[in-house]
Amino acid sequence: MPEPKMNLRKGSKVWAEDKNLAWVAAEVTDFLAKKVQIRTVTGKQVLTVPEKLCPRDADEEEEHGGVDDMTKLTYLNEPGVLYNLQRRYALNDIYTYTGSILIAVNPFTKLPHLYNVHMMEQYKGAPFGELSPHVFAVADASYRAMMSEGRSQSILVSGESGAGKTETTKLIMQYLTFVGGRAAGDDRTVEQQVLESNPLLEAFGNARTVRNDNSSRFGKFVEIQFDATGRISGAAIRTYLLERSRVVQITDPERNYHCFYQLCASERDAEKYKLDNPHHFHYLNQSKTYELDGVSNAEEYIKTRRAMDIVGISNEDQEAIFRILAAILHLGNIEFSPGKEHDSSTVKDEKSSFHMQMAADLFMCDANLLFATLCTRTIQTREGNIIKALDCNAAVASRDALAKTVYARLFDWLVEKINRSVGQDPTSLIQVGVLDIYGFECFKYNSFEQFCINFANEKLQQHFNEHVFKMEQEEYRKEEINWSYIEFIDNQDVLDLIEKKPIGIIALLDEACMFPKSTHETFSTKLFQNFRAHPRLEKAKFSETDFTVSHYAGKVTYQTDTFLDKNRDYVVVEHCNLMLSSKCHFVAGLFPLPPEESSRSSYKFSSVASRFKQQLQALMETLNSTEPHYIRCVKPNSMNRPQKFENSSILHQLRCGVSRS
Ligand SMILES: Nc1ncnc2c1ncn2[C@@H]1O[C@H](COP(=O)(O)OP(=O)(O)OP(=O)(O)O)[C@@H](O)[C@H]1O
Repeated sequence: MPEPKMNLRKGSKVWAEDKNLAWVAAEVTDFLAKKVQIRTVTGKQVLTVPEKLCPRDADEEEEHGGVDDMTKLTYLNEPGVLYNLQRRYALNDIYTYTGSILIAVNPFTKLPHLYNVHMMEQYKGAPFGELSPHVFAVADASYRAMMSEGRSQSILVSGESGAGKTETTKLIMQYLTFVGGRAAGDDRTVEQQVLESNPLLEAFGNARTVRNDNSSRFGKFVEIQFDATGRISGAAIRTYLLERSRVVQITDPERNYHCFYQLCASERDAEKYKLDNPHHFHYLNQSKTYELDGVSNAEEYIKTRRAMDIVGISNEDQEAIFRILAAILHLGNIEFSPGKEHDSSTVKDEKSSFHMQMAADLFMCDANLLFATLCTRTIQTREGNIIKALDCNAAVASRDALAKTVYARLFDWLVEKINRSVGQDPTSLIQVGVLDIYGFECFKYNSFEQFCINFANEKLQQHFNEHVFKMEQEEYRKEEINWSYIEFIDNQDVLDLIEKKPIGIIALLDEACMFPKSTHETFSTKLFQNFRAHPRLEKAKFSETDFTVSHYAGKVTYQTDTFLDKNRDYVVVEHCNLMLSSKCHFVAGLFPLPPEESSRSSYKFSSVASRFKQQLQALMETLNSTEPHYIRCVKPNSMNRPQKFENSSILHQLRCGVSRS
């Protein structure tokens, strides 16, 4: 952002706005009327206005390799920050401070010398800022502050998809287990279990996306607890909003969750469960991508199994988990054709019958009951129960809903198991929490998932505003540093718009979900009626039902067509009963209580958005009771290549961590 007052003279060093590079270094050569003549480093003579220029640190003052803390720049403005990062990145100095915030630019290449034990030794106890900027320095500062102040800490890792949040989180965990670990040789120490929870959760919660080969499809908050002597005594993992739709629907070149490919490559299990080839399974072959560069599915399978051992999952449970995954794949291959009666359906052919039998056998339930579950629905009326046949589309939807529910419950079981195994220390008063949560998203098409993700980011932004801006601005004001490259934007009004009761987007959505006759059209109409003049909400230009929210990071238009469906986290009673009938304790145990049949339909509504809102509220309360530290990860280019620094996209991310496509 150009600065309002600037004394320009001939020879002044400036940054000039540039279409391609965002900003380019230049020097003032002349003045013509109210305009300024400049010469850019690329040799161009440009006539411009002073408002489009920013002051630049004089070349001789600039350190060739950049400065390790942005506050050392004479002019702390957007281009100064950008070029400082660029200069450092060229030398593989991927970390830079802005005061106490760490900026980490993804190197997209292994830098093992940065993360070895020797490095951890170096950072242990070193005063913050004394050594080169590093993720270990932030982790160490948190640990020291926790020990000296007796106060819990949190490290918030943010950034767009592929920026390096998960890798950064793992490095923090590695460091904390290093300083707080016991020097025991046992494989199953708390810290070992904490570390091994990563590959396990990645196998079941990560997938290849267009942006990242190993993209986390859930948010994660890991709390590592310590005893009074600073040793790790327990841990707890909370996860947020796993992307369920991926289990049944993927587009090329994305993949389903890693665990499915690992299982198919596992020779013995694959053979046992008749998973000869991933190409044969609908839930996998909607995309032509089965392999990942430099990754062996078979080896990853062994690693996942090992992680399960360390986390304390019994062989019997492991067998059940992979059997369930196999059942889901077979389930996805059941196709339907119209049945004899009107609007009914039946299993399409022998192949589908085979897969249905396989799925039933693997779930350890009755194949006829599975068929009835997929192709009919019981409706309760005052006069008694009516069995309604489902047409082919509805049967497919029922099949997919079952697959998604089972998978989501399996994921939740894993998280719970990890928590139980690692154990929480009820006497621990101090902990370091690490938050790795999806960054702001703005795509061509944005749906319910983006809405929830962006809501979470608004919450975190508010937290960031309250803690960092106020604190840092104070500090910079004292030192008379001009903090102009990030603006303070109060976003309480957006948060009210989204979450306020009784009238807010979530409340209106829940209301719509509870009335069977509501559609996304009636929901949108109600939304626009209630917020006709709201400065943060508008009706999208070419649609009657899409709405646009002016988020802190920019405008995002949401398509509402699937909002109601995605917000309804109903468990179909028939699905529940089927799973409860399983002879496998593990399968039945995933569905602990038969849902109360309080409603007249066989669906029981619970709101995904409201539950997410409550989870976020609890997270905010935890974060507010801790001292926060921030790491902002930056993705330097969209090709995931080392040494490529794309100015415009990086600027977007520095402004607000936005992910665009
Ligand atoms: N410090 C690092 N050193 C080397 N490579 C890294 C580092 N950080 C990230 N990477 C590379 O970038 C890839 C993407 O990083 P990561 O999965 O951590 O991104 P993310 O921000 O968690 O993305 P998502 O939101 O999609 O989960 C990694 O798989 C790894 O190849």
